[in-house]
Amino acid sequence: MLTVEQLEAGYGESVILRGVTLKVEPGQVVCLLGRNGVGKTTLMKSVMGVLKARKGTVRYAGKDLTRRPPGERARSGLGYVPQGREIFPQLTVRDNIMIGLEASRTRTKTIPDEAVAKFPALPAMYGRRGGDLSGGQQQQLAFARALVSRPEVLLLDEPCEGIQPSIVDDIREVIRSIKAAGRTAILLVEQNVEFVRSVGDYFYILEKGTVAWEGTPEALTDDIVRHYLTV
Ligand SMILES: Nc1ncnc2c1ncn2[C@@H]1O[C@H](COP(=O)(O)OP(=O)(O)OP(=O)(O)O)[C@@H](O)[C@H]1O
Repeated sequence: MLTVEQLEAGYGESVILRGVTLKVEPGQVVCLLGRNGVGKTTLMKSVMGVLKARKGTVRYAGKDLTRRPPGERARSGLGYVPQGREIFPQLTVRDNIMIGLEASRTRTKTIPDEAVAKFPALPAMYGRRGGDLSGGQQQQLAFARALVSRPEVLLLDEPCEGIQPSIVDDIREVIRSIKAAGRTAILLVEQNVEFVRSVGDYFYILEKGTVAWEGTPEALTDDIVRHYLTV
């Protein structure tokens, strides 16, 4: 289980997270919602260790990761698809995926078929530069790069942002198939409420640097959405 307790984080003088507590149980899809700029990406970065926590803890499988570097968190079982995908544009698709493999616990030097099985179009593009792919193809690549390490918790930061509707449906199916396989939990940041309702098991809403609401899909009513998420 991934647990975040009383997490505080920010940039320079500005404090963004002021004591966030949440958890992700094995196999669950947990969604993190909130208006623009509340700190959802900041939370993902702090969980992954890209941004240092100022206070509080990040624990996974009984291990305190709060002061551990991102590579160690990846080897402990956390995978990350960052906002904007962060594909290396000059590297080939194959080399982008290899970066995920090198950061992982696995020792193999070849891309396992199962990691790209969900993205059958990718292997034909292995020789192309990451920067030449479309947004949707880059998102598939970012998923594959995270999945090669066989993560137990996958952090997905706005995977549908800037993606055309037909590809959004593909991403939904990928999330559902990861969930159905039962081996990987997901912490999902996404603005699209309809999308998160269709995949989520549990929801947290951030406001003013803290968790303002949490609950099940049934409890996430239209009134709650209006109250916390409508701009
Ligand atoms: N590198 C940075 N340096 C300084 N301030 C930052 C930095 N990154 C983000 N911020 C600020 O921190 C706040 C939280 O940003 P964050 O990206 O975590 O929000 P978010 O909830 O993910 O928003 P969005 O939905 O727009 O992606 C914002 O006010 C943002 O301007």
